[in-house]
Order: sequence, then C-alpha cells, then structure tokens
Amino acid sequence: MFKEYFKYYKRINSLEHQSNVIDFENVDVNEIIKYKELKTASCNNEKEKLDGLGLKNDLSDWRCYEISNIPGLIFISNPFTPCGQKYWMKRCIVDYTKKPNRLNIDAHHYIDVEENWWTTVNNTGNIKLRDQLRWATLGYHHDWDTKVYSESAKSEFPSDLYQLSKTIIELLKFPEEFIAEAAIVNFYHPSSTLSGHIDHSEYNLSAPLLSISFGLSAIFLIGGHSLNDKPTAILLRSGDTIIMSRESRLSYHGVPKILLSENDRKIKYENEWEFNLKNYMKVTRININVRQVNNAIRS
Ligand SMILES: O=C(O)CCC(=O)C(=O)O
Ligand SMILES: [Fe+2]
Repeated sequence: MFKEYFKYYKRINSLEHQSNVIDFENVDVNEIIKYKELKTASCNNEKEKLDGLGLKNDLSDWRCYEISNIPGLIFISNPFTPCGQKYWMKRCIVDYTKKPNRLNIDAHHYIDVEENWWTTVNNTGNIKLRDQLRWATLGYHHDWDTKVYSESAKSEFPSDLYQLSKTIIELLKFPEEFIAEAAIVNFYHPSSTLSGHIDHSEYNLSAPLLSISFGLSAIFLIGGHSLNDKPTAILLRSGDTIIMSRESRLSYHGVPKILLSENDRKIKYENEWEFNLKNYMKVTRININVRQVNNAIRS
C-alpha cells in the first residue's frame, strides 16, 4: 500500500481536492485530529529562551496536533518567527555545510579545503555544485551504507540545534530530556523524493525523532510498521515541525513530492545576502532530522 500511495503522490502536480492530503492550515472539523496541549511557559526567562531560538515566544500562538490514527505523531504548525526561519535556513546552508560536518559531495573533492560549499557556489555561480548538495550529517554521522553509528565517526553537535530540539520536546511534555546527538540535514530540489523507510539505526528507539522543514512545501507520507499499512499524507510547509514518537517512531515514512510555491509561506528577504538565500530557497526544501542515538546515562 505504501508504495502505491507513494507513486500516486509523486505524480500529482498540485494539491487537488481529491488528493486527500491533510493540510493543518485548513483543517475542517475533522475528528481525526486533536489538539495537543503544551507545557505553559511561566516566566520571562522562557520567553527570552524562545526568542533566542527563533521560536514564537507566546505559546498561545503555537498550534500543535496529534492525528488519532497515527499514535505518537505530533505536528506543530510553524512555531518559528520569520527571523527565526531565516536564522535556521542560514545555519543549515552556511554553517552546517562546513567541516567537521560531512556532506554527500565530500568524496568528490568539489570544494577546495580552504573554501566551503556556500561561498564557492556564490563566488563561482556554479549551479551544478549548488544542486549537488543533498545532505549534511552532524554529530554522530549517519553511515548511509552500514547504517551503524560509531564513536569514530562523530563530531561536536551544534549547541543551538541541541537547545532547539530539547526545548521543543520539553514544551510537548515528554517526560525524558531529549539529547540531540545526530542530525541529517536533507536538501531537496523540486524533483527530489525520499523513498519509504524506517529510521531504526539509533540505539535508543524510545526517544522521539524531530523533523523540521524549511523552504518549499512537501507531501510527507507516513504509514505503519509494515509497507502493507495504508499511509496518511500530510502537507508540510516552511517551519512545520513533526515529532515521531511512540508507535510512529518506527513507522514507514517518506517524501513523494516537493510542491511548487503556491502552498508556501512567504518570507520577506531584505539585504543582498538574503537575496542569495531567497534564490536558493525558491528551489529548495531543507529538512533537519534530529535524533537521540544513545540511552541517557544517569548519574
Ligand atoms: O524530509 C523529510 O521530511 C523526512 C526526512 C527523513 O525521513 C529522514 O531524513 O530520515
Ligand atoms: Fe526518516
């Protein structure tokens, strides 16, 4: 079933009425969706912390949902401020693509050791190099062949992304502290897809997985533990964040379709630097996929 639905959504060009994609911006009275309550932020410190992470500092502006037939899947409708979105896009594009992080283009030595991907792309106008970037791995580096995380393939995890993940999980009232140890930053083009898979390489499979998207909208398809289970399609726009926990942590999921701009949230770009960012984000979707790898060490 998953594969058939994947093919169906891969072929559609826009969100037709019949396409059955859950759009949280236009949720009709729909009994499959329920609101998820947040931990209430009580003090000014908390507001400052949310500001510092680029998140909306008034939690009454946050909209979080659970879908009844996908236990453990939480959807947060863009909790970021416009500045916050740009901050995280910039971190992904400019900083997370630098060493010691690993990129899919590393093996081909496209970039001079003194240079980095974003400056090289902008200084040379090399669109081919721009479009060759597909992923960056941070913290424990995901090994795409063996799927095994190893102590010998690990670099420091960015502290801002660590704090962002921990804060979101805390606000959602998860009982355990979330320790971000590995992330994949996926870069999608309008024709990219990500086929159905389960993320099960982490040693700790009870910790939630956090998935934050920026740029072009996409259809996210999530099924059950078997490819025979009927999947649900969800529209993800820039800023939308999903958490896969409990049963849905080990569910098949994938991205059959990147959509063109009609569904996108508009962001104002200002100076020349932001102009380059805008041009790249017009043709790109970024997904930051954050995982806790190990079980917490209790002292
Ligand atoms: O791009 C997405 O929304 C999902 C990415 C994903 O599933 C992964 O990196 O494992
Ligand atoms: Fe995944």
